[in-house]
Amino acid sequence: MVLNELGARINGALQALSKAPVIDDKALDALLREICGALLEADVNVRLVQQLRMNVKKKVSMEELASSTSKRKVIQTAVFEELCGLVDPGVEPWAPRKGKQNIVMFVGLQGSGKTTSCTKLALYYKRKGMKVGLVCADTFRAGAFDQLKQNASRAHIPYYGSYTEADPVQIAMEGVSQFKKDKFDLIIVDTSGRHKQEVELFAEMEQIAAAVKPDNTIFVMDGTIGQAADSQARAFKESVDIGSIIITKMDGHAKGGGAISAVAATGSPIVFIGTGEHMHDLDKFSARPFISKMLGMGDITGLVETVQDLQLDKNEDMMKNIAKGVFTLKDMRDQLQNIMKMGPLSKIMGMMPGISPDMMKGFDADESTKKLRSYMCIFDSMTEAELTSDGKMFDDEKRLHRVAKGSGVRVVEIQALLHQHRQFGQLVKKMGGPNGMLGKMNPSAMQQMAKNPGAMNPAMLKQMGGMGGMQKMIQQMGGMGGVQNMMKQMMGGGGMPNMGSMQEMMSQMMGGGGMPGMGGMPGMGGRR
Ligand SMILES: Nc1nc2c(ncn2[C@@H]2O[C@H](COP(=O)(O)OP(=O)(O)OP(=O)(O)O)[C@@H](O)[C@H]2O)c(=O)[nH]1
Repeated sequence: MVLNELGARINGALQALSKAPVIDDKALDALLREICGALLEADVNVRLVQQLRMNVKKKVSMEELASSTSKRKVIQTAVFEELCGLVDPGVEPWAPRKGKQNIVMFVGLQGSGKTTSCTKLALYYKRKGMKVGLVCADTFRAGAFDQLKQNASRAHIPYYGSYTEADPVQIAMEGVSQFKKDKFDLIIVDTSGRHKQEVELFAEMEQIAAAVKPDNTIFVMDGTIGQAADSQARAFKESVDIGSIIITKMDGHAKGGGAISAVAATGSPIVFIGTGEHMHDLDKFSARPFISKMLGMGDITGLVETVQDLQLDKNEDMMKNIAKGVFTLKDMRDQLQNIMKMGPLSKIMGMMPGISPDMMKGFDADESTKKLRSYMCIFDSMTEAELTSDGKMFDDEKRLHRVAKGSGVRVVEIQALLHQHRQFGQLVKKMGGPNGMLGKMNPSAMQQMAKNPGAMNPAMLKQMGGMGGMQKMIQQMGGMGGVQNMMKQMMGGGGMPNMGSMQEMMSQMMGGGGMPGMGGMPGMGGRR
């Protein structure tokens, strides 16, 4: 069973419990039977599943629960905690530190996705402002250097490798010392793989590790290998000092349960999961958000981090404009650019509470991304005066035709953009200005929120009110007519008639405080 289905099944079992007329041992057993069956079908290790069943039963004693206590809530919380325990070895994962030269070495079997993950990780930290270099010490597989070179060039990441040197240890040493000399913050060393766990592979790994002295060794494991993951992870762990794990190929159809639970049993934390072949398909892994997302409850931590990465505090002009109730075409462009920087739309939607992967079916993220790109071409063909205007200038058809020619799109598409801008603008006018919701907010408080969205986290989480709050939110989302509809409203194709519900949802998420950092997104701002 793939993870999306696993989440839906566990969620279904928990929902069924909420509707059960009596909560007794029989109801608890039925719930556990359903959950454990689903976990086993997803390849989670049998031993761990048994442990989970025992732990929940230990935590939930019907006799001890006072009749006034919400038994449902206790059971749901116990299940949630145990699911988190399955994927959390309780070890703080290593992360590169700025101001220090960090060396990371990748190890794993051939084809596990090592080389691809090296570039993904490099890009991840490059986006965080680090100077990152890649070293290809894989001399075993012909074409490995070309692959890394191609990936790195596409991501504009400096790389080091050799077509002539056959000794991987020599290449690793040279590459690392070159990047060290050039003051790189993070140096990632890719090593060779083999088809199976072989003595030569482990010997080579040890030699490279001894030569470059990595601060962290990342073990890359294919998420589709099922129950075999347990022994593979243990074998690597015994040979090299595995600091962290990346599980790849956790795209929609991977079972993944085997890899995820097995590595947790070895005691090293999973730090990222690969969710596709593209460079951005790398998700930071944390136990609680992962389980929460799997159960269709969103990933608030991930969303907040993604928003933080946008450094919205550098967008002061737009925030000031919005507070005044002004919304120029340039503001719209900056806003859409922010959305694009957050990564694929499907990923962002997946982080939102209440949007389960199931609900994403049918939503064409590629189509929406294409539309955003064509919008960017249109903006690029506008003059500064046009960009900083409210769009009325385009009543002049000559301008419309000029921009259409320059951007290579049809006039109707520009008209659609302008229509959407007008609708955004009306919303901003309503929300901003001295009497609007945002106008009443202290501008410095707004800036503060944008600078430090994470600061809202505890209050926000408290406001979510645990599972009950989550469920309410999910119901609210359900009333929005599905993701497809919502995205249509957000990205055009009918304007944004229903942003009220989106606002309401955000408001509920943030406890009436709005989504920090999203304050710039018309219709997403909070109420005060
Ligand atoms: N769907 C999917 N494919 C992935 C993911 N990560 C890697 N791949 C694909 O898996 C295949 C193997 O990936 P590589 O990065 O070449 O594997 P490797 O471990 O470096 O292989 P060696 O260099 O031979 O040791 C490639 O086709 C990748 O595109 C992922 O997260 N999802």
